[in-house]
Amino acid sequence: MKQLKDILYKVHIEAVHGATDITISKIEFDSRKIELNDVFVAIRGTLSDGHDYIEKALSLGAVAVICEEFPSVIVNGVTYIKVKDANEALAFLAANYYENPSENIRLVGVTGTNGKTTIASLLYQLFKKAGYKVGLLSTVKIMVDEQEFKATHTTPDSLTINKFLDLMIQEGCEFCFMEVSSHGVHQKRTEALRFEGGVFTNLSHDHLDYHNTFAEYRDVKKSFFDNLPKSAFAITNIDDKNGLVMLQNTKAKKLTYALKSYADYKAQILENQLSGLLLKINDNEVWVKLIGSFNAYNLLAIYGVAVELGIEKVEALRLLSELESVSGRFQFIVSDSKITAIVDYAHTPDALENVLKTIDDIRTKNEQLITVVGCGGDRDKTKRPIMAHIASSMSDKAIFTSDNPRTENPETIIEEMEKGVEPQNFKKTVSILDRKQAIKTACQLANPNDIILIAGKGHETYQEINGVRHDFDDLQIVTELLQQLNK
Ligand SMILES: CC(=O)N[C@H]1[C@@H](OP(=O)(O)OP(=O)(O)OC[C@H]2O[C@@H](n3ccc(=O)[nH]c3=O)[C@H](O)[C@@H]2O)O[C@H](CO)[C@@H](O)[C@@H]1O[C@H](C)C(=O)N[C@@H](C)C(=O)N[C@H](CCC(=O)O)C(=O)O
Ligand SMILES: Nc1ncnc2c1ncn2[C@@H]1O[C@H](COP(=O)(O)OP(=O)(O)OP(=O)(O)O)[C@@H](O)[C@H]1O
Ligand SMILES: N[C@H](CCC[C@H](N)C(=O)O)C(=O)O
Ligand SMILES: [Mg+2]
Repeated sequence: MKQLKDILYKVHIEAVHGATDITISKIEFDSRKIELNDVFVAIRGTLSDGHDYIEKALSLGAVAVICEEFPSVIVNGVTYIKVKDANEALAFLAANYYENPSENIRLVGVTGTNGKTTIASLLYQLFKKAGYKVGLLSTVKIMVDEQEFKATHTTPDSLTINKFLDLMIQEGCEFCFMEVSSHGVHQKRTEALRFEGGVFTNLSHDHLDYHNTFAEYRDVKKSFFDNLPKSAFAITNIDDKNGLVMLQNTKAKKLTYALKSYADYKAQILENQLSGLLLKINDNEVWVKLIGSFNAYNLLAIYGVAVELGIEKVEALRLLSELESVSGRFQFIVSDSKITAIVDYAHTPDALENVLKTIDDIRTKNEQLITVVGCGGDRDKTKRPIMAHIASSMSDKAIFTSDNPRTENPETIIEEMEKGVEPQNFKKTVSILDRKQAIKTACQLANPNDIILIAGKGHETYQEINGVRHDFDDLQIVTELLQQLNK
């Protein structure tokens, strides 16, 4: 049994009311989960304020409250601790509670707008193939070596992170690869973790609904590198214009990777086909099964991390050539009549442009390229017209449809997308609200050898409408439809 004082190490305490040598059971930041003898951390959120739930937490048995402001009614026998930043406090409380698991596992964080899931998941795959027990915290799933858990976030809350790191250590994992989202950094979810390495992929337009400006979004990402210790390594993509900015103030060992500039880890694309990429990495040629120049960046980052973590260079290249693509990232099927349907998680302008460019590079141009795309509700609205512009200008036909409308009216989202279409592209576009109908239309329009891109949802197996997640799987649906239509 732990005492409250045991988990306060490094918590920036401003004032204490009550005893700290009390026995506690567990930590919760959601009053609804409080049980007898728990510690309740009151967090000011984006929708509500945890301070409003202190009474509720006490009624359910909380014995201690961590808060940014003492409540007006102080209950006898309860310990109140005032902190400056409750999110930060939660991160330290969680790490202390699980006895700082990040110090006992070799933890690498991947941040940037696109490529986090790809890099983290492929690092997991690579180190598994190298014979290690490995952990993974990603958008798609959480892995504790072979055990799979459902992921709800790209970067989970600090309690969940530390709980899984602890489990990974119990299961003998030596490495853990995790995605570090800008929300995660901003909400201090990764604050109390000790990273051995950090990777920066790229920075482009996303989440400008949450972060007020692009500069704020960039600086949040940068703060992840600012906080790395001297013993860590930080590897950055210097072909991205913010690549070097990320490392400006880090104490970690600075490393670079690039396709276009001089760098510690440098690659050249020798061939780019639907069957894979032929890369020259630091003077060695290697065939990989992944497609598209953006994946050359991802693979180079993976190679750099593998080498920095001690995998011999030749072995790292051999393992690189064995990696299989990540679910929902450029996954494709070829139908009986040779129609290629590609499902990709591209949900930002930059990712969509990259995927379309990749398809354009590998196609012969005799086929039509039909793109089905939507934009998520309750997310950055400014990306909607831009994505529609990209889809309509880079495809032969573009079908706009719904992608997780959440609490928004899907028709309005599509109308906002349509505003980005230039007049000369009007005739190439059509809007079909129902995603299944949109995919069906794409299949009907497709002739043998044509390419259908279904963008935005990748691995997701649901369509979220008004808080309810309905079963929906792009890859399964397009496969079935092409079969039904005898295509
Ligand atoms: C906008 C956002 O990031 N919200 C996250 C945030 O919630 P919040 O602060 O807004 O919570 P809130 O609802 O305002 O409540 C405030 C506090 O009151 C508490 N509360 C609330 C009600 C109650 O009855 N009792 C109670 O105690 C809540 O538990 C919370 O502690 O903190 C919660 C706990 O960590 C997260 O689950 C939640 O993620 C929401 C669900 C979410 O959708 N987040 C997305 C945007 C996100 O984080 N995405 C990134 C990836 C983005 C990307 O790069 O693509 C991610 O890392 O997943
Ligand atoms: N290095 C890259 N540069 C640009 N685009 C990329 C890169 N890697 C992947 N993409 C594109 O972005 C999409 C999302 O990739 P991935 O899931 O790896 O990114 P992510 O950073 O994890 O995204 P999220 O923030 O949603 O978790 C892919 O489906 C692909 O289209
Ligand atoms: N991590 C991203 C995923 C977006 C995926 C897209 N399908 C959507 O729902 O907008 C987000 O939550 O913004
Ligand atoms: Mg991800």
